[in-house]
Amino acid sequence: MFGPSRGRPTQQLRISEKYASVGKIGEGTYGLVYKARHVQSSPGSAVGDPSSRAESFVAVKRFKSFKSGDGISPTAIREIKLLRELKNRYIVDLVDVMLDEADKALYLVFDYAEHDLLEMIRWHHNRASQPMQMPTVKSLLWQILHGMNYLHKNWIIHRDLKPSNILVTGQDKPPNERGCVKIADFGLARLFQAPLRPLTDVDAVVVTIWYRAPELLLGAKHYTKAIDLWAIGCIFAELITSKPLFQGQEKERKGDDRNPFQADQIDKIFRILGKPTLEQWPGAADLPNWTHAQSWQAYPCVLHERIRGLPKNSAGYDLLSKLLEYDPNKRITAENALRHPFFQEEPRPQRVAFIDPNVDPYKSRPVTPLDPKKDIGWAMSATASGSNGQTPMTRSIPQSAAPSLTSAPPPSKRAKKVAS
Ligand SMILES: Nc1ncnc2c1ncn2[C@@H]1O[C@H](COP(=O)(O)OP(=O)(O)OP(=O)(O)O)[C@@H](O)[C@H]1O
Repeated sequence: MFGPSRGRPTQQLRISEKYASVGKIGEGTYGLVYKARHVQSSPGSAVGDPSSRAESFVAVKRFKSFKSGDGISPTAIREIKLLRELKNRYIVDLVDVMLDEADKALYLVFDYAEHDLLEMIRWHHNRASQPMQMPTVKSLLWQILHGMNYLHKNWIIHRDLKPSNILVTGQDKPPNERGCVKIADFGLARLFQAPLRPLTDVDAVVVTIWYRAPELLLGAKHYTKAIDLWAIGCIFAELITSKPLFQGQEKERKGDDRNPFQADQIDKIFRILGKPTLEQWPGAADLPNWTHAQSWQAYPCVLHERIRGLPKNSAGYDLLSKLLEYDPNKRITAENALRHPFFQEEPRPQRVAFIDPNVDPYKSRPVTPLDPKKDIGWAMSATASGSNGQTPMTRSIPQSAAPSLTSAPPPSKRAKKVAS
């Protein structure tokens, strides 16, 4: 199922001995993200083939501190190890996993990608006369579908696909690896629901609902692969028009109601795709929020008016309609989408999405200097200008540690156990 394990006994290196922070690149639901470079490579480190990465950048995600009593569950650690086994050209490579006992944080280290679709779409949005060209749109979509097909074949549902989670490599890579999609953040939503609670609970960070499938909005309890295909449909449309297709206003979560009915989002979808009928989507009647939706007006489908770059009788429009199919049982799968005639006709999709790999118009990812109030732990102790190696208890989680994690130690010992 997974690619061959690159695991080998790990020489226990401190994170500051391996990576030096260049600065901060973002903040997501689960924590802060830093750009860093490898500071050393030594035989036996957990990175795999360190020599080949000597000059490459990485993105280090620092996850919210875990409470000393809770630790990180053995299940979460096992799942992270599985994520490390996933290898595909179109998904971001998780190169290292480290626990820092000093600042009680978990660090996931990923291959660095210079761009993401959010920034690329914004670039075109600000230049109305320069929409993204169709060969680039098609190549990006084809690569996203390839990455998603690989994840789905490995029984991983992304659950949170959106433009900022679709990374694209830039000029720091060799020409045949530029403009290459790297799907990020897969597997994390499920992994960190417990015991690490997302920061949304604490900091009220808004989680976008624009890419959420209608069955989830109407109250379906189970995630299926089809929800990722819906999100891909929304992203396909956004690549063409440079603006989100369904921009609903999110209703705030209050108290125990963590999943309120997002009426405005459903309304935005119905107004563009038309209100679904039970002939079209028989299962809708069983969804808890369908009763609310019934009172809505029967809008007609106006999708073709919104996506003027795709004529109604084109293969591209047909594929978009199949991705935005209401009934999740009828929605096209990633595998079938890759076989769609849209990808057989000229221009053919490419493994490198930039039309000329030497021309990358998009800005480099902004890197902000560290802030001593927010950037605690490894990032402050190890900067690219000079690592002082002051994080004494950081350890890689070796691939080979899996068997020792299958029986859960007492809660107070868990953090130590997984790190040793
Ligand atoms: N491997 C990477 N290389 C370069 N930048 C990255 C990498 N991974 C994440 N980023 C960037 O870091 C920023 C924060 O990412 P993160 O995934 O934590 O949050 P998000 O996707 O913006 O939101 P959320 O976590 O709420 O879904 C984003 O701009 C993202 O594009």
